[in-house]
Amino acid sequence: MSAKGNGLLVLNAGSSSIKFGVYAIEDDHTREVANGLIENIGSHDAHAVAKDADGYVLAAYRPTVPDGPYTHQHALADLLRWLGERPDFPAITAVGHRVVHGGTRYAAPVRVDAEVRTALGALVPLAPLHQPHNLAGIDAITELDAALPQVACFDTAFHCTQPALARLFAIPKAYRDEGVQRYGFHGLSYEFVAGHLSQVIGAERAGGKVVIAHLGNGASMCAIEAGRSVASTMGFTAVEGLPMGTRTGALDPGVLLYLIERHGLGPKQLTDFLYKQSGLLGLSGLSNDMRTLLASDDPDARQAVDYFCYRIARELGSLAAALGGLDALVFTGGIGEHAAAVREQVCRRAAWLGVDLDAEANAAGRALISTADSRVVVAVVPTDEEGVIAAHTRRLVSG
Ligand SMILES: Nc1ncnc2c1ncn2[C@@H]1O[C@H](COP(=O)(O)OP(=O)(O)O)[C@@H](O)[C@H]1O
Ligand SMILES: CC(=O)OP(=O)(O)O
Ligand SMILES: [Mg+2]
Repeated sequence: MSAKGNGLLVLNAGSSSIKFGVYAIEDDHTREVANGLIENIGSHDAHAVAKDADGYVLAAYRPTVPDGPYTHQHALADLLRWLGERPDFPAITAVGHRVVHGGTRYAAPVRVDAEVRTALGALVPLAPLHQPHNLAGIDAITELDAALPQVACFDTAFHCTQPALARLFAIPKAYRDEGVQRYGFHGLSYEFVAGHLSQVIGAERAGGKVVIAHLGNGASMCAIEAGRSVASTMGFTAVEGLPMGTRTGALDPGVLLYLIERHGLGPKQLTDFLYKQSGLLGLSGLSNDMRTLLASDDPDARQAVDYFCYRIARELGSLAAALGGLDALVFTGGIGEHAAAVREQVCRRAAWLGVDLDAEANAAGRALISTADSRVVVAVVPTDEEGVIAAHTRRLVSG
């Protein structure tokens, strides 16, 4: 059997996982054929699963390598081999990548060439947990087939519409001129959710003052007006703003000075402290996984969940101030889509803003979860970063 038409591969390579999607190219759109996830990369306990668009499992396995942990490089080589062996899949004619940081230069998706690759490499220090893995994906594809078109889609691009004030840090000009400013991330997710919101809450409200909370392993919130980003909780790096699975979120910079001076921490240790040892994991001493924390009756686990919700509610007030009002609050990301208890606590804390949660609709996991009388409409919209990347990639490779 020969491959079925032309298709795209989408890679969303994270710090310990790779999400992928396979899409058929059809006339003016892309159709999802399969998706999958390789988890626990970098350990001896990696596992991979691939499903078709209806959720039917096509493959599930626990890969191992004889001489060490299963790396991103191993995972991509295995994935490409597996895709090549599926006669029912379209032939991969281009690859789209999620690239977390596009710096000041890339305000839109771009075809990757040697110059672009070099420029993206220079941004690694700004997103140490993400950018190296995103670029490893690009490099692995280049090594396999240098002629295969590749497209980079940026988490930062959606936020380029923010007004100058929202992007500033109060620091000397010399540093601002070299790009030390707020960028914001999760832009592919916000682009998807903002683009689908009118189907859930109607065009008028979707075009108003909206805050979207993307609550996954990484977590941020974005204020959107008339569909465009006006402010975000994430900043220069993806460590700013909300506390996350293992990241601190907003932290008095004086804490870092204290750790340097009092404990002699160097750059590598500070990076681990900020990105890997803190957040829900650091607070609970138990786990970075919201499911585990919600199921636990340990007081530290409960406090970690409470702090997460408290900070979301505080940031909501701040973003509503940036917008000068609030018409809609939208939850997305693994926690936002599935953790009814988190949504419930956030909404309770946001009652003063005019948020009135429909507890039953929330517990049932409906798309619209505010009461009919609520001044602020509250919705849950599952995100699809891979779908956004597929659409951009098709557009760019078809000229
Ligand atoms: N049913 C659920 N209830 C509560 N939390 C959940 C549920 N499913 C997933 N999550 C949480 O979602 C988070 C992962 O979100 P996700 O968006 O998938 O992460 P990533 O940022 O890696 O893409 C984890 O904290 C996980 O515990
Ligand atoms: C930018 C970011 O935090 O991404 P993720 O949620 O994938 O960690
Ligand atoms: Mg994510």
